[in-house]
Parts: sequence; structure tokens; C-alpha cells
Amino acid sequence: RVGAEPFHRVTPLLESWALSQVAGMPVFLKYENVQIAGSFKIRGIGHFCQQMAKRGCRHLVCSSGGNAGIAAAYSAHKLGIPVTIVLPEGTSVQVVRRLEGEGAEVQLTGKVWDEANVKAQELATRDGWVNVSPFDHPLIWEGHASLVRELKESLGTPPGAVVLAVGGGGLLAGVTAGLLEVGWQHVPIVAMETRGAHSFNAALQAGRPVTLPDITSVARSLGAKTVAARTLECAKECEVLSEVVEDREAVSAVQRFLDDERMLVEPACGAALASIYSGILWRLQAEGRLSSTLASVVVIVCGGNNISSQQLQELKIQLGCS
Ligand SMILES: COC[C@H](NCc1c(COP(=O)(O)O)cnc(C)c1O)C(=O)O
Repeated sequence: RVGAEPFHRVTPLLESWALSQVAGMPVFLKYENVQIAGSFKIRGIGHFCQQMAKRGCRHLVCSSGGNAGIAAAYSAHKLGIPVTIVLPEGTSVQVVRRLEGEGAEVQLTGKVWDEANVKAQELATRDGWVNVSPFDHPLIWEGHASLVRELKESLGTPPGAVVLAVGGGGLLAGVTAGLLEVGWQHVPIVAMETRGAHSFNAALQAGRPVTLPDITSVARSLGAKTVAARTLECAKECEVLSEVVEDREAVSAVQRFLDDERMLVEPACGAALASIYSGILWRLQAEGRLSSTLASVVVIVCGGNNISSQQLQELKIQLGCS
């Protein structure tokens, strides 16, 4: 039966000795980097695709910086439905190869995700075709909420804060939905972005979704110029602290995490880890915006496929980080 079992897996939640030392408090890492299809995306995208298959969808199309596209290709493969992935021209060869390996038809168009998305929406007007948004649909948020149910299962008691990265805001919307569902709506969310992809921070400042003129951050997976409108409602329903770090800090965090935990993640994930490595949590506590006596903090290691040791070396040279 379609949709009987979700496509995602339960991921480990492990206390990190190294990051706890840096943070001066217990840091628990939710390892979505070992999730099916390489990032947390499969939780929401898989759920969305299963529901669409139930409703008679015959062809899936997705515009993605990479990870949502891989999750959509994996889901389509599992469902036996053809899928077209529309990607920005600069997408790495390894992602294109991975998508074609999952059986997807890949089209490269546009400079950034928003332009590829216009093309995907055009294709989706065909009969029986459904566009899989990388981050902006209630079914995606519903699927991502499974992550918080797993946190509740593992921790029992609520963490002092949950740290996550924001691109289009799907993970933020899903975690908010999950916190409300398990009764942890008082747990603050630290929403991390890199400068040059800080569309959520800009929206919060303006009180409405803002479209950035361009994406200039190396964290391409955070590269949605306009954040989902739903994220502004999340900021009213939960306590959401929006923080922006420089690319250099995100890439330095990737390197430190590689040495601390021997795992390689994208700069998008480095943005979340920079909350620890760049002392953002410590500063929020010093400013009184986070309690100075947090019992623990959970950092969602969102993962991502779009990184290699060579790309990390090139990024470190490009950004001049240690
Ligand atoms: C343009 O890209 C949006 C989306 N990446 C989103 C993404 C995020 C941010 O998640 P969001 O806030 O978009 O739900 C964090 N961490 C990783 C590794 C990601 O791939 C995609 O793959 O299409």
C-alpha cells in the first residue's frame, strides 16, 4: 500500500562531547546527515510525494538547490512515478549525476533556485504533473515534524533550545509544527542563516517576506531569495531567534565539525553548527535572549549532499578561513 511506511528513517540523537566543551553546556546533535537521501528533506518531501501519489499524481517535478531534488528523486523512484528535476545552472556535477542515478530527468536552467523554480512551475501545469516545492507546503512541514517527535522520544524532557538552519523555511515550519504537537512550544528555536542567503532575517526585520536581490552566500542550499510566508507565523507561535553568520564562519564550522565528529556536512549545515563554534548561543545568553542556565541544546545537523573534501578546501581558500 502506497504511503504505509514513511520513506525517512529515525536518525541518531547523540550528545557531542566536543561541542558540549565548546558550548559549555550539553549539546545534542540530531544527525540528519545520515538520513535517507542525505539530508532531513526526505521527511517532508517523502510525505508530500506519497500523499500526491495517493491523489493520482503521474509525474513529479521539483526545482531544487540539490537536496530537496535528491529527496524528490528518491521518493519518485520508490513510488514508481517519473520525476523531472529543474536545477540552477551552477549545480555541481556530483548532484546532477546522483539525481540521474536515482532515475530522474534533470533540466539545468536559471542562475539561482528562484529561476529554476519558475520553469518547474511551468512544467507542473501539465495534466497529472505535480510540483514539489523544496520548502513551501503544509505536507512538507507535516513530514518534517516527525523530527521533533523523535526528539521527544529520545529526550523525554524538552531541550533548552533547538538550533536549525533556514533556507526557504521548511525545516523551521516543520520543527515549529512538531514543537506545538508535542507540547514543547515554549522551547526557543535559534534560526541560523548565512549572510547573502538571510531571507528569513530580512523578512523578520521587515515584518513581511522580503526578496533578496541575489544569493551571494556559498551556502547554496540556503539559497531561496524569498522565505516561505509561513515562517513569519512560526515566529509568532514560537520563540524564534534569528541569527546571521558570515560564510567564513559557516565553512570554518564545517571544518571544525569534520575534525570534532569526523563527518563532512555542507556550509548550509555549518551555519547551524556556527551557533556553537562562533559563540552565538553564548552571546544570546549574555544578552539575556536565551536563558543563561540552559539544560541542553539540540542542533539539527541537516547534512546535505553538495560537499566534498575538495570543495571544502576550495571554500577555505576562497574565504580565507583557517
Ligand atoms: C534552495 O534550496 C532549498 C533546499 N535546501 C534546503 C536546506 C536547508 C534549509 O532548509 P529549508 O529552510 O529550505 O527548509 C538546510 N540544510 C540543507 C542541507 C538544505 O538542503 C533544497 O535542497 O532545495
